[in-house]
Amino acid sequence: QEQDVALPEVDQEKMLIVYLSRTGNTRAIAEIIHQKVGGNMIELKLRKPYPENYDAIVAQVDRENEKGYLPPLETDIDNIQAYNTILIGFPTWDMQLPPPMKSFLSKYDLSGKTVIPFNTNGGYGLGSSIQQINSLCPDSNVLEAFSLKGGLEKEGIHLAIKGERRKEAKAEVVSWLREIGIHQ
Ligand SMILES: Cc1cc2nc3c(=O)[nH]c(=O)nc-3n(C[C@H](O)[C@H](O)[C@H](O)COP(=O)(O)O)c2cc1C
Repeated sequence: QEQDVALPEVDQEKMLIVYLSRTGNTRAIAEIIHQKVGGNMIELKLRKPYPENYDAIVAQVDRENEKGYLPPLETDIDNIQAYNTILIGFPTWDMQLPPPMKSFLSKYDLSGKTVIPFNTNGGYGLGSSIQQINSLCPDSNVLEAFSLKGGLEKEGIHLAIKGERRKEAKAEVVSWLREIGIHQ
């Protein structure tokens, strides 16, 4: 597998990519980033997975957001202190941060660390997710987010970042990584 070098001052050992993905678009971006910068990569999983059915998940996420409910994570990271840079990937859900990512940012103390958001969405952008990240990580250095149109499950479009679109995405990811200073 292709593995590019990150900048020498970027310590791969201390880099963690954490992502949530239902239909694979955010995973595709996570894989591209991983290929470019290395480090460890982990997918967020819930103790009780969301329903397969689209309308059912939309209703559940709405309820969880309304109540501020943080769904318990199956994913456990026992050595979060070992990392100084955490890349967090998530789809836009309900025009905000998905509940599992809120769970992650609430469960782990990322103060003093660099937090780098990346996102895919159905075409409506990041919504209030970045404001939410900033308030959940008040003492982190939150860098400029990467955001790209992915699928639109509502219209039956699941994995859209594949083939030619994945190649285009790769170029966009690389130029963003350069801008934020973690890739040559
Ligand atoms: C429960 C749910 C809610 C969503 N809400 C939004 C939304 O508010 N705005 C938007 O642009 N896309 C929304 N989407 C579409 C996803 O953000 C988009 O398909 C994304 O690329 C999915 O990423 P994934 O393939 O990594 O799961 C929603 C999808 C789901 C499943």
